[in-house]
Amino acid sequence: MKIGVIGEGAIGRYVIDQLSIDGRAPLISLVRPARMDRANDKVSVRVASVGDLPDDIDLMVDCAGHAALIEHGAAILKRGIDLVTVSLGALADENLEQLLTQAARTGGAQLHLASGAIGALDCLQAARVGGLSEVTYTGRKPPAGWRGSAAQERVDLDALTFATAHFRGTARQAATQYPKNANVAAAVALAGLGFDHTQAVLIADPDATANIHEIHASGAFGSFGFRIEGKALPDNPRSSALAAMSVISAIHRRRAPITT
Ligand SMILES: NC(=O)C1=CN([C@@H]2O[C@H](COP(=O)(O)OP(=O)(O)OC[C@H]3O[C@@H](n4cnc5c(N)ncnc54)[C@H](OP(=O)(O)O)[C@@H]3O)[C@@H](O)[C@H]2O)C=CC1
Ligand SMILES: O=C([O-])CC(=O)C(=O)O
Repeated sequence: MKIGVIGEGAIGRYVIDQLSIDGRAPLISLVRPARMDRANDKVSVRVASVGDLPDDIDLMVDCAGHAALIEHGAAILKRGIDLVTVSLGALADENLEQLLTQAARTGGAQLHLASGAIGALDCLQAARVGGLSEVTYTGRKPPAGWRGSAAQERVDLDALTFATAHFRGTARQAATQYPKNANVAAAVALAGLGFDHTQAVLIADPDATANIHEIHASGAFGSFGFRIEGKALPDNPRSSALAAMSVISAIHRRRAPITT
């Protein structure tokens, strides 16, 4: 299987390392032009545009964030290459969602949304069939996990002494305003009640020692609560290790004769 990876940050490096342990080389890395000379002996080919990807590539995985999905997603799908992405929050832009849908149809390819740093999405998807009445997502991280986000303009992250909500609103607003931190809100929205009817709360908590994600949902099925305390990746306190693991899991499931 010939796989291309976009992003050599915290998630991308985990994915590249894991794929190379699995022996799934050759690995192609799609980078910005300025990064063409970056060193990584686990990458066999580095390209700067979708047009330069080889014809026999089987799958692309986006581990680079919203900008990369916006820049490369449609071109990859139009070329007929399936794409796994962690940048779910980018789909809060309805124009992008339509563009990617059209590109996937044109190319006969599929955009696969990795489950990322959260779980229980299967439960929400099933519950949606019978009708959901309420879905709330709460994301709680230590202050360091919110650096570089809109939280910085809303609270003094360095001076917090107790858990403080810096955002309350819809999943669409969260995903748009926090592109590096609220992809999980988008995942919950896409699995359940949609971007405008899913409520999101984002909290900076000086006592938190993990990235904590919670879902509370109710509907015709009954109700459920889900909570995960995810360890951050060593290179980026914003991103949970499970998000990187979910990309590998998505790749494994594509090849499995029996799959969930
Ligand atoms: N679904 C989920 O649960 C989660 C999703 N995410 C998403 O994943 C993204 C990546 O996370 P993480 O690895 O921790 O972030 P990092 O900041 O560590 O790495 C981002 C990488 O993406 C590259 N990149 C950014 N834009 C482009 C582009 N247009 N073309 C090619 N490469 C690009 C960067 O390259 P360069 O060095 O050139 O800047 C860098 O290598 C986050 O921004 C977030 O949106 C994160 C966590 C959980
Ligand atoms: O990795 C996490 O814990 C969640 C995250 O950043 C996101 O939802 O974008």
